[in-house]
Amino acid sequence: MTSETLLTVKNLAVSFTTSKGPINAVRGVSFDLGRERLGIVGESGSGKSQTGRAILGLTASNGTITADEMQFRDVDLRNLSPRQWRKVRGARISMIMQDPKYSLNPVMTIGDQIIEAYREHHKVGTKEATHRAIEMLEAVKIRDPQRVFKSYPHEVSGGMGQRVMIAMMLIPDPELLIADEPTSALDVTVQLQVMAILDDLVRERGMALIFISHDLHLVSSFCDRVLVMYQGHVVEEIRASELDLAKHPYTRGLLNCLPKMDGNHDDLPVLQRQASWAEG
Ligand SMILES: Nc1ncnc2c1ncn2[C@@H]1O[C@H](COP(=O)(O)OP(=O)(O)OP(=O)(O)O)[C@@H](O)[C@H]1O
Repeated sequence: MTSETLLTVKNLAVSFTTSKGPINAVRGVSFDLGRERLGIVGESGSGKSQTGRAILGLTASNGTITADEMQFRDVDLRNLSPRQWRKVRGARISMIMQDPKYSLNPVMTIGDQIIEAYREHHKVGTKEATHRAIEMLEAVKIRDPQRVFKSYPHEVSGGMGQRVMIAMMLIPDPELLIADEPTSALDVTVQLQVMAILDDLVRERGMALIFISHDLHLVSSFCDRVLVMYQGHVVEEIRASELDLAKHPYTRGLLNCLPKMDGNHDDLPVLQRQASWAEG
């Protein structure tokens, strides 16, 4: 980790009340984050998204968050008022979700949405905001930014839509970006293009990134460090460059699930649900 710590999370737990009883989605997650790229991997339901959402105060209303510490720079993220959240969310911490279809407003042009995202946190006129929005569309390598600026979301492809989302989330210049499966709705070639753009922008701007994915291979190629989650716990924390040294059987299982040259891959192993490290 770099010397400057942006975010400290200690003993984070997220549980939901449901008609079938409580669901403990996140159980005692702790980590520090500097200006670096941190991956969170694990199978579906392991608590990755709920960890990211808790940091942004986006837990559903049937959920309860507890943490010994959740400190983002000068801000204690526990118990912020809606007004205080507005100063953090979008402006200082942004989140890119899986599918732009659900994040972009279908009845507003792309340009207007980017301008709105910018002006929410910067008091500038339309001309300046338009200029910044076009610049941002160029930064996400959209070839014809003027045309895309005037388009509606349904008029652009999935990959283009996700670049627009990146432009929208980065235009306020947040210090931390949480990307939750940002490319999983895209096909593989477009996925890599979008990840490369995201990676460049995060580096150029010196931002911290939390990249959430079930794909250990993708995560380790774009991140410095990886947290492996299983049943709400972090079962292993490892530098991406040292993944081969991973000790935990679940991480080893995820590694063995990488596609092989012959096109085959092992099935995701199912661990003993009562394994001692997954209790709690
Ligand atoms: N509002 C909710 N009410 C009840 N349970 C919920 C709610 N939101 C999430 N959960 C549960 O919390 C657990 C963790 O969910 P989470 O979305 O963090 O998993 P994930 O690791 O991100 O998986 P995926 O890759 O499928 O998104 C799951 O069992 C999920 O069903």
